[in-house]
Amino acid sequence: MDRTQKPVIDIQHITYRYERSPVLDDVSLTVQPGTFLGLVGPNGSGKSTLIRLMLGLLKPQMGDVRLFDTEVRKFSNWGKIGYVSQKANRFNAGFPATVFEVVSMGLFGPVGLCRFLGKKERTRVHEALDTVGMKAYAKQPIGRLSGGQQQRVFIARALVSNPELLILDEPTVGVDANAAQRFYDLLAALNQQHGLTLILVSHDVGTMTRYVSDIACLNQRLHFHGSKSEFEENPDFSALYGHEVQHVVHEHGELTQ
Ligand SMILES: Nc1ncnc2c1ncn2[C@@H]1O[C@H](COP(=O)(O)OP(=O)(O)OP(=O)(O)O)[C@@H](O)[C@H]1O
Repeated sequence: MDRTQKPVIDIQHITYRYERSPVLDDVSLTVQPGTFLGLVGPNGSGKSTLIRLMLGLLKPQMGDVRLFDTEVRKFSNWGKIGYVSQKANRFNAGFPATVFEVVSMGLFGPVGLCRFLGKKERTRVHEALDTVGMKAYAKQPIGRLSGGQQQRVFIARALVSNPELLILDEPTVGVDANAAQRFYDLLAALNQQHGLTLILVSHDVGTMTRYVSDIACLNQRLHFHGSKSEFEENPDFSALYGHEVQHVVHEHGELTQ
């Protein structure tokens, strides 16, 4: 990791409240290029809120967010950032789109019908599917795929614009343990072979710590941020965030996108 480069994300002293009490209190976090950051914390600790602030979807009451050295409200180069939300792994069986069409939406948004794609764009969609090992499924209806396969397609959709940063919010919810492990292998390869900066929100701390380079522990405040080895050497944080958190069960609803 080149620490002399500008951070991909630079968050300084953020406070955010939806209602009266702050959900995030004086949180600062910088993410350097090439990092694979695991963001952990118990239910309701503010992880998704922090991600929404990073993406400019929420505006902090206090503090600053910079993306690629630009203030988030002035940032426009969204193709540099891929985002897979926690509810992105549920298309029902009748959803009327093929895998190819879903991935092509990553180039042009939901109106990007494939008949408008040029040869170059079509090649990019196939390359993105190839990267996640789903090229053979291009013509399949998305709703017929398993949760783990759908999750790979969402990664392909996020990768098709060639992002430099990929943010994943609980990507393995509803995916079985084997598929989750293959999924983490894929993320590690994207990080190591393609130099992609990754931020992964997960409750599965035990599995996640095998793959990430850095860990951030959030619970309204940022209680820890450092390398994986620093985390593991710190009995307080690894006990608190490494064990109690990983068994929390989620009850997220069906995808409505
Ligand atoms: N739109 C909203 N309006 C009001 N309160 C909200 C809203 N979204 C989240 N909250 C509250 O903010 C707190 C943090 O929520 P957030 O979703 O950021 O936590 P999280 O760490 O991602 O949780 P989980 O692990 O359960 O997904 C929670 O107490 C939640 O109830």
